[in-house]
Amino acid sequence: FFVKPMLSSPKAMEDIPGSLGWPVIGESLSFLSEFSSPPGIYNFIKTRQQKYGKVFKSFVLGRFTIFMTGREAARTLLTGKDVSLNLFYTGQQVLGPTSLLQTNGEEHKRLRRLIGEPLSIDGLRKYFEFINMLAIQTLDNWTGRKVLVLEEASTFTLKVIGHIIMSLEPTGEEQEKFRSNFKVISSSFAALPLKVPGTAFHRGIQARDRMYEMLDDIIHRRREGKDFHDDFLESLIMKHTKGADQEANNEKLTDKQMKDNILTLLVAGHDTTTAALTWLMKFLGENPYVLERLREEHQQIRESGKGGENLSWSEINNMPYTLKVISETLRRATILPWFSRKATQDFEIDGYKIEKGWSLNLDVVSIHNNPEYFPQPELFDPSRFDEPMKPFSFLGFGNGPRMCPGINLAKLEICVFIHHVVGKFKWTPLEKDDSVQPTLVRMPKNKYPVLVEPL
Ligand code: HEM
Repeated sequence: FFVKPMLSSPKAMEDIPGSLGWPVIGESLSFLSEFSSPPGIYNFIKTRQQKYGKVFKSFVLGRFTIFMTGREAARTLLTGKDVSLNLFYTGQQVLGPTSLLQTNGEEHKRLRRLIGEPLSIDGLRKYFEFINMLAIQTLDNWTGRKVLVLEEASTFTLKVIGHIIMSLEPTGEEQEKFRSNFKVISSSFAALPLKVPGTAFHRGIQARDRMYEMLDDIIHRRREGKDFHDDFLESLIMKHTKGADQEANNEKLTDKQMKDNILTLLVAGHDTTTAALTWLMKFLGENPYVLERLREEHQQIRESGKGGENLSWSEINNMPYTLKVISETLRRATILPWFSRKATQDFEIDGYKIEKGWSLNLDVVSIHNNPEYFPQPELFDPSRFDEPMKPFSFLGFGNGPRMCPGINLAKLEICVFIHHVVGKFKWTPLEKDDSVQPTLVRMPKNKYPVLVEPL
């Protein structure tokens, strides 16, 4: 992990400013310690940007990496043809070679088309009632309790995605199996990549295999006609079960491809939405004026008779201020602090020559905190989204061909959940701690504990 990349010479990077740090570990230690500080890797990056400029090199987490920032770099890295996604080693191993995150070009487009329809606004409509009912049920037992918002958000978002993908019941043995395997898989991403029994990474691979067995079983039952549900998995099975036509069969996904991509959706969609919901509640708790405005929007929906328990699908498209609160949350929290790419061709950026094969990190935190794009960036101010943003300045859901395909689902889950939270409760944080978890997706380390009271 650390030694292999050190064997390749960084000589070609000589013209790029920056330091590669200590032998073998490079700058990994200061990167990791900043990673879990409240501003995240922002401090690591800011001190180096002040010293070296917008483009600098480093050696972190086993890779020679070029860090870059700014709207132009974002445009080049997110929409250019000269890069591919650079998934870290543990992610590659757990998600499998046919995951959307490991494919490029035409194959990537094909997989995107496949998930595009079920995750579109129209495709999600049939899940609305379930999501609304689940949000109401989840919040029902919040009254008067001490709640870890992150835990509650995690349970909610996992049940939603389990239902959309394979109609999992929100309670019961199968849900429990699904949840416990998923938790182990999820924590293996940030583990050391040692595939030795007893390590978190090894446990993650085993949990992945158990999850695939569970999927195999469901797929088998569906193909036998023993079970039918109108969900994401069913649409895949219908389109991709092989028949007599050999040519058509070549176009179809194998079961392995289906499973790799179902797991990809689970992994990409769960922690991100959980983190977004948690940060959103934290920022609302710290900004009473914003919370009041948000309440007014949801109160109006309630007064129209189409809110509360009767929340209707049409009202989801009638929450303009809520959408701005979501965007501002994603800007302030920058849940995915950098986007990793690999150069597939030689090209130039900000006057520096980038060579094929180099790892490139787009630093999104600096873009989201640039006062040129976001005046007084430290303020939580959803009204800054009243005006259209400059292209490539807001990257909460990314941009270009790899822009988040789960954007509609994430917004739907958050809008529904927040509608019920702000209409029913007030909450008080039980401790003041701004540390973040040292995981790829930024989340409050203390899980945001609050005392919930009825309004
Ligand atoms: C608030 C919640 C979410 C946030 C903030 C978020 C953010 C992002 C961002 C920034 C990217 C682009 C990363 C890059 O360019 O390197 C991305 C990609 C992706 N997201 Fe999301 N996401 C969220 C929810 C979801 C959900 C609910 C799903 C699926 C159910 C999902 C599935 C994916 C997938 C599969 C990709 C990879 C796309 C590709 O490589 O073509 N995300 N997400």
